Amino acid sequence: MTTSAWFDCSSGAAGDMILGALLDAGASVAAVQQAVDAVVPGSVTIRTETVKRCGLSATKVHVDTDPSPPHRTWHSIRALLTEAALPEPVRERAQSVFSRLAHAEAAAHGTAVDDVHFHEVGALDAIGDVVGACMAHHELGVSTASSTPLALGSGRANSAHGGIPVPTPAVLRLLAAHGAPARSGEFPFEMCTPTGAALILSMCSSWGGMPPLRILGNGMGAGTRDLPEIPNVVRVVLGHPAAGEFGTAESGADEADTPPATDAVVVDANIDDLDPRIWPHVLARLMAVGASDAWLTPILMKKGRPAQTLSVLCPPHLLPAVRETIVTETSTIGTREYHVGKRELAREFTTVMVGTAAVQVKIARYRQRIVTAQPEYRDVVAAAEQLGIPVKTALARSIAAAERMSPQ
Ligand SMILES: O=C([S-])c1cc(C(=O)S)c[n+]([C@@H]2O[C@H](COP(=O)(O)O)[C@@H](O)[C@H]2O)c1
Ligand code: NI
Repeated sequence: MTTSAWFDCSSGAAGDMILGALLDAGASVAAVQQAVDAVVPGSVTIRTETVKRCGLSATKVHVDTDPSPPHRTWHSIRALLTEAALPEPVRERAQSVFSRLAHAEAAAHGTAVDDVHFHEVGALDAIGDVVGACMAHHELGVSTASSTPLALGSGRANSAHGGIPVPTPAVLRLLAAHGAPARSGEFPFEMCTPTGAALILSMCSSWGGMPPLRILGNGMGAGTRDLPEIPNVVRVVLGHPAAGEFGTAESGADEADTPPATDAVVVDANIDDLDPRIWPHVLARLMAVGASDAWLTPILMKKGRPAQTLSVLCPPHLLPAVRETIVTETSTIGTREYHVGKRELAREFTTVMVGTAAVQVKIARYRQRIVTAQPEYRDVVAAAEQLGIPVKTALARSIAAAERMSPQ
């Protein structure tokens, strides 16, 4: 059954607070440490401490790092994540968080995305927070999430460049890319960091108060300060969606079983003069900059010319990078762009064994029924190699094992 999370970010959000909330809700430090070690072996230690915030018990995360880590660009962090032995959904979410941060920082400072240096806004500390939170979210089996509007704070924050205004430019860029709701909040300091905003945006597809849930658990992740007025925590509540049971406005079966549509953009271009051998490279580049999908449709253009329509689906914050890739890598001199609502079934991941090889399977449900179970192709190929069997046999065995594990 689908597990949903609701984040209470009314006291703001930071990477360590989100990780603390997910650990407090039941994710294991050992799994988080293993995921972080897969990306930067031996460089980061995750510790937790039980503290009080406004008299309430909460989990404070400490990310102990190598004292003089190398400065890392988005380009180098993307490579580390690509190579790391991580569950696929953890890799994808961590890449999406760093991609959002890189685009926001690049836009705020007018620099190239690939060259954004993760120093304060990254390095080992952020790898610990981001990879750790993505792993904890995965381990808890969360498939849909929502959040209160983010409280941002006001005043000034210190950065490597001196005092910067709060809400900080990177946080505003991150929120603007999604049209996400936010408010200033009660306090004259930075309540929401770029990493906190990027993590919440990557996990949450809707905003507001707690939705109808059959409650399974909750967690409180402590911020550094203990404020006398309100608990300085991110709270997470876990539960099974229960809209249908409570007969609320959201109780239509479709609404209860599919997360709300998220804003996405489709970019199209009709192209009749690109050497066809270049197309696979163009599609690969578009996926590498973070497009959700990129495809070609054969068409007959004006003057009877055979051509291709290139179509790219991407989140709004990636539009500048997608546009740049299309105009530099293809021969088009223009694009058509339109906003669409992107709706996806909630996904769960499970691991099945094919002989001695582990294969991860993506499962989607509609109205509680499994409607698709797809083994990760990369794991299937690795299993075939490991067991010395054809890929088609490994694929058939993976699907059969998934169906045995998750009967309808
Ligand atoms: O150092 C830079 S460039 C920097 C830029 C910005 C912008 O908003 S632009 C913000 N910050 C501050 O760095 C710390 C760390 O943030 P994390 O997300 O890594 O926790 C935070 O105070 C930011 O406001 C730095
Ligand atoms: Ni910055």
